[in-house]
Amino acid sequence: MHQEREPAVVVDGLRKTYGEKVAVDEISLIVHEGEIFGILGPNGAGKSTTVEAIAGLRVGDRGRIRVHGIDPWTDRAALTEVLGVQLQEAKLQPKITVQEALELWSAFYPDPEPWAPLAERLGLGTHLSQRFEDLSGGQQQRLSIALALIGRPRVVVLDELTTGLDPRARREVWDLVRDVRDRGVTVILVTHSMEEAQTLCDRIAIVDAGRIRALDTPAGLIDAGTAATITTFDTSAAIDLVSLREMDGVTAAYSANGTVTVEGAEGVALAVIEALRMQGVSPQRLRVAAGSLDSAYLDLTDTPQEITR
Ligand SMILES: Nc1ncnc2c1ncn2[C@@H]1O[C@H](COP(=O)(O)OP(=O)(O)OP(=O)(O)O)[C@@H](O)[C@H]1O
Repeated sequence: MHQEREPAVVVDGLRKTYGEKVAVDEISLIVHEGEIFGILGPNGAGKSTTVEAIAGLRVGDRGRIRVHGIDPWTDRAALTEVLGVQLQEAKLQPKITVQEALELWSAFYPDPEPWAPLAERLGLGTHLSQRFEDLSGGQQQRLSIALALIGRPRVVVLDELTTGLDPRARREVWDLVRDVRDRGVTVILVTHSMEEAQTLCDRIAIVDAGRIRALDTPAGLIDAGTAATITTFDTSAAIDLVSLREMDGVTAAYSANGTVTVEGAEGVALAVIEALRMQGVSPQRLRVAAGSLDSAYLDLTDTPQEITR
């Protein structure tokens, strides 16, 4: 459905080096209007450099970017009218109050969103006179989202917005991101968290060492991974794991504390059940589940994991 809409963001052949270091190496992607587009990858993959180039904060060595037709490297003034940005660890002055920050940001835009209802909607209405340094992590993130939205952007960039939040605050922020999208704003979300990407994003680019390793819907990435289906069962019988591992489509079979797990392609579960029958084993507590992004991610990125689940 997204394909029919105007692209919100086009990145074509972006390359960015810092001295000898190639941070981004020929990244191309299209973000469709109205989607939540995730950029997922390990530390140092080039995620922030990519979104900072989209936000006009860095200029690529090569390539071309357009945000609703605007070149962010040459037309920052026009860009600020369509793009809002909440960047990683964006820290405000510790003593500034919520209201002061909202008023200050409003002054940057010709037609800002009225800040009071925005603050209310983001759960900041009762914290207006609180200083930034006295807000909880979740409240600070809400404020940074409010500041990114105040100029009525068509596209918003959110970089690691739930890092360090407790599970409840994380889920609240996820709901906010969905609300933002439901209001018609295109969201580009940078994250380390596979759970976050899987839960929120319509499509995800998995980036590693400056390149896109895969770009698809969460379901598409999972199906392409080595563990699209995970079959588990309990048994006290001896299981021939080697013959399970040799079956077509099976990528892993292992056993721990009486529970056997078989990972593999879509459709492998039925063949596993049949193989068990041939072995004379009747599985107890048989469960068949769709895989998660984990295996797709691990298949596609070489970098040691520094990800959160
Ligand atoms: N200003 C800079 N000067 C030199 N090297 C830089 C600079 N900014 C980033 N890099 C390097 O470029 C690479 C990509 O960095 P970037 O911040 O884009 O990665 P990232 O995927 O956002 O990582 P993280 O998840 O850790 O934020 C890293 O190796 C980083 O060390």
